[in-house]
Amino acid sequence: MEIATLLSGGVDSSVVVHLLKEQGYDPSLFYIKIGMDGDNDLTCTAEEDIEMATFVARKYGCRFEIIDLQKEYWDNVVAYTIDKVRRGLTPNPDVMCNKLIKFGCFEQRCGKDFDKTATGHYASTTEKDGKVYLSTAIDPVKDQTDFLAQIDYLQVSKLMFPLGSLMKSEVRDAALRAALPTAKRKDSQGICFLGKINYNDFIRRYLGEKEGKIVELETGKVLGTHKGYWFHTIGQRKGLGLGGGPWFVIKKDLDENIIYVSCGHDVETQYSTEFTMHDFHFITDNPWESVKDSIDVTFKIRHTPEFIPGKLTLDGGNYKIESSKKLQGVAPGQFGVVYDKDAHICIGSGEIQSNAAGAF
Ligand SMILES: Nc1ncnc2c1ncn2[C@@H]1O[C@H](COP(=O)(O)OP(=O)(O)OP(=O)(O)O)[C@@H](O)[C@H]1O
Repeated sequence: MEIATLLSGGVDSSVVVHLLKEQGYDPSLFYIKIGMDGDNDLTCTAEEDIEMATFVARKYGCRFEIIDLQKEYWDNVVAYTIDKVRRGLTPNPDVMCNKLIKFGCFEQRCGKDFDKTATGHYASTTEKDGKVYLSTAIDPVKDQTDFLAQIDYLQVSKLMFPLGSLMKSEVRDAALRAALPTAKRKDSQGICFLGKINYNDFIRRYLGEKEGKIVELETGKVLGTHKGYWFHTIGQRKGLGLGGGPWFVIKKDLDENIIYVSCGHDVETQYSTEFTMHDFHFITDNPWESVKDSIDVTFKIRHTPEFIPGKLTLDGGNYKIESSKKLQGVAPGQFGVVYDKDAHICIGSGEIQSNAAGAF
């Protein structure tokens, strides 16, 4: 079997190469360049990443190639990100990077020549009735299925996730035992490079600044100013520059460029118990087709280790989730990622609508 392996220069994908070699495969390794040429902060990390990846390729005697997908990344992921932010929504570039770049453009350029593509994502696949399903990793803290929840059936059926059955500590131990120089490298924060640069600087470059008011939701009192609603996200606590908090962003008025905030840790306005998702994307198939009532599921609205139990219903053509617990900061634009009730199979995801309680 011919395997392409996505190698980032981090510990996880290096261990993937080690495991595949141990199993007798001879993977071809690919580093994807998605950073911005000429940006020092980025090129530094990229250089070190490429150095590490080159070392791993030499150590295991694998074919290694650097694939430049910078333009594709900017045309797809950056364009999507700016568009969402401009519309007052909270984008998820990591989700789009997986769907469109790592498993989209890469597949068209190189992956197509291989039987499988292996990555160091913490996820797994399950075969049931002849079909392949995306499923969760055994390490709940590291599970990355939420970042993969927009991939399609062709993608999931071609992917291999050799780390899905390992805890992160076991992966690090394996790297140490194999004397990989990547063993002690820090985990990356996000999958794609937007996580590595100052996000506000990036947004400012495209959308500029426009001063607006910060208003206390309950009293209507003007508490201060901000530099544009696009720098703020529902549920956000840090970076408001107000004293006497904690203050949380509760809603935004895009037309008037006003940010509404509430004070205190447990204020009712910070919470919702339900939300709807539009354009729900099923990874493998729709298991709810014949179900008329509500369905027990688990879900995530951001990248946290917890799978929250809830009930899913069809609401005017869109799926609605009623959560078993109060949800803080339900941010429109983010993906609601839905799993079966055992948090094993990742069924798919939909963008959280802006009419969720308290959203706009
Ligand atoms: N620039 C890149 N080029 C090729 N593959 C990449 C790149 N960035 C990430 N990947 C692939 O996607 C997987 C998940 O990426 P993520 O950024 O979450 O890294 P991670 O969990 O810290 O893994 P690693 O330790 O391998 O960097 C990686 O393990 C790797 O297979």
